[in-house]
Amino acid sequence: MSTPLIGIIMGSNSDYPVMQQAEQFLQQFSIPYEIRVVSAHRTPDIMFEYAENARARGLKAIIAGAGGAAHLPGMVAAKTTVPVLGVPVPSKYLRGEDSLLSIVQMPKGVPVATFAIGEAGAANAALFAISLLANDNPELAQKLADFRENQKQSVLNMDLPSQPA
Ligand SMILES: Nc1c(C(=O)O)ncn1[C@@H]1O[C@H](COP(=O)(O)O)[C@@H](O)[C@H]1O
Repeated sequence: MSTPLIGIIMGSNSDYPVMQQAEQFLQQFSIPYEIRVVSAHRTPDIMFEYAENARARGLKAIIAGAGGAAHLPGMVAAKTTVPVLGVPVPSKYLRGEDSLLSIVQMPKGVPVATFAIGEAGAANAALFAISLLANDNPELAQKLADFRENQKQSVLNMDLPSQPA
């Protein structure tokens, strides 16, 4: 296994159905990654250790998903200068609006790049991480360009149930 370049972390395994979207894109682009549950609330010491060692271990970005009082992305960002990409996971009672606001409203000086609530956010966080890696990897940049082109073609091929005569 090659050294992971991207870390995916989440507050609970209940977040996995959402965070799996990020994992799938990293797999599709053959990016070495790691994925695990780490919680600011439930495993604070492990979270600190993870964040403190992230740069030395070679991680180039950390995708952190959490729901509800989603402190994980911000607290990880507080302990590392590796870019942190936050994914608000939909919550049971507030549909993820709590997660979004917890992640996006960081105080000045400790940024978390915040994505949309849910699966699209997780997918886009992975694509964004890949675009960071592509800055100094022309082959990866080409793969991203091919992905966009394929996406464009599938939009052009979209049929609607009724077409005007
Ligand atoms: N927001 C956080 C953190 C954290 O920010 O450290 N740790 C767990 N959680 C969230 O709690 C929700 C419910 O978790 P459970 O399903 O395990 O009860 C999950 O969405 C998780 O991300």
